Amino acid sequence: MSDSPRLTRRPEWAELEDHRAQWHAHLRDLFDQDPGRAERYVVRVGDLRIDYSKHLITDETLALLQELATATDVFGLRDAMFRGEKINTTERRAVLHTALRAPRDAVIEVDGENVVPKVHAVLDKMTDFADRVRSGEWTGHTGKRIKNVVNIGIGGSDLGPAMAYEALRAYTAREMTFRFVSNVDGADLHEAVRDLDPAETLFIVASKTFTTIETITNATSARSWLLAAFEDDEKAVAKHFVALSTNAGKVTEFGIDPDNMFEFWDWVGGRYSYDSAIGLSLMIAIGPERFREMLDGFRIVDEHFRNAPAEANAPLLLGLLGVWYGNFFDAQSHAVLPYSHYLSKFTAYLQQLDMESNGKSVDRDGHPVQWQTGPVVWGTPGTNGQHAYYQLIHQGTKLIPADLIGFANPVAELSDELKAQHDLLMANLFAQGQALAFGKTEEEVRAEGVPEEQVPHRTFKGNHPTTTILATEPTPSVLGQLIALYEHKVFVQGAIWNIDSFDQWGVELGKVLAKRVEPALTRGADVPGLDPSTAALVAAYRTLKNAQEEVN
Ligand SMILES: O=P(O)(O)OC[C@H]1O[C@H](O)[C@H](O)[C@@H](O)[C@@H]1O
Repeated sequence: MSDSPRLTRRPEWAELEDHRAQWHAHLRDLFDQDPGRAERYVVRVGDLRIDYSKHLITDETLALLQELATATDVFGLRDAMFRGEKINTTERRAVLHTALRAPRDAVIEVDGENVVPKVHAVLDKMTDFADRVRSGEWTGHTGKRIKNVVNIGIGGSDLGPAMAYEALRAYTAREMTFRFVSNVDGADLHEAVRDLDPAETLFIVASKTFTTIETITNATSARSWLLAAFEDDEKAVAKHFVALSTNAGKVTEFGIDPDNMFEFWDWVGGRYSYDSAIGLSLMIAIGPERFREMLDGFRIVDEHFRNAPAEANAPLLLGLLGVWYGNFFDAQSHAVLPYSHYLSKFTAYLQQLDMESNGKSVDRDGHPVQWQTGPVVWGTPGTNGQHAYYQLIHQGTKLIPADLIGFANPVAELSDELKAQHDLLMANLFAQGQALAFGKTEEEVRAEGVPEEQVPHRTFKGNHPTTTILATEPTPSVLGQLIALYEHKVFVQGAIWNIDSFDQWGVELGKVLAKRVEPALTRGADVPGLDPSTAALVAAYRTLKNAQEEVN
């Protein structure tokens, strides 16, 4: 790849720049001239109906973007990924989260070994364990049934299961309690366990590396909490702790029986891992059958990404639209706004998926990029956002492309009265897409008799692009489809920007510095070479802390 032309020197890039320079169409004009785009700019995959008609695009824009995708060989890299090639070049690893949902009879090789049997062996082991916990056959140290599951993990070992647990709450074992502890702030674990009976509690320690300081610290404290209830009888650990990791050595060192370890592999990135063993808490919550339905959902989109032609390939289209705004309109951020309470953690999950993958400023060969890479991804459930930050999206000075995600049906268990609220929820989604795209002109505002001095304030310029993703219901399969859609969208963008979307060196420096600074906080140790600003902060912290200790 090193001799391929730099992205911004490609003729396809120049053509897009020209196209952008000539762009002045408003979405109002685009729909006036071509109402058919409402149906034409829709792609269906699995249960998802993805409407991208409210984008600042024409057929010509799409054709030019497709040419850029062809020139940068997005599909070539896609095929290399699915084949198990080591496309994570800086870590020299294959990128095979797609193997986690491959059917039993598939053959996917890494270094000459078919990994699919290993994937299914772990899935079977998870199934067996989840069934035993759910049925009460697996008991705690004193023979009590497990009623509480606490997942301890951070980043990819937390966000995925926590997000999916919320998303699929209607499918979860309601008689059990599930909690997710990630923050090294002791308050997180404290609040998670304070009302739990240790004899009924299972800790799942989730860490790909099993070296992440937050997770190991919390797991150690959880172990003490447990042992305090059992007079330090170490035998209790085997019944109350399991591990999800790629690092058997560290798991054993921690004191967890390797039989209680559920494995995954270095070709699964942390932020791509919740459909691996990292999903054990989720599997216990929703049951193995539902978990496999979720994997089927992922697979539907994997197959689509692999086989659909470019012009109808949903992850490709969404990826290209992001490139269009980020690189040609200087959009800095991308909002993901689900109209579903169940998707309350969806955007937080996508933040890691997207920003840890594509927040890079050197290309695959280590050269500084001369183009914008991944956007700031943000958002919360839409209706709540409407009463908070939508003001800025509607009338602020920034271009913020947004995804609006909604479902045709509420989940079955809602009462009839609560189900009836669903139309109101969805009316808000459609209204926002409409208002963002078409706005309200000065003439329209004046026609309402608004005093002249208020007209500018009450005008909406519109022309804000949105994608509307509709599905039937937030089922396990639909969740899998949505996540795979975003995974592959992120992939497409990384391929075009020629960056390694699968490493995360940017998180390392802070970890190293925290380790160096900690002794200064705990015992006033000297940190050689500390910069003056941080040294002053450390001194201030110690003064405040000591003053408080004296009061106590
Ligand atoms: O699963 P672990 O090895 O504990 O890692 C947890 C997280 O921490 C790291 O710092 C990485 O930035 C994340 O990609 C990862 O998901």
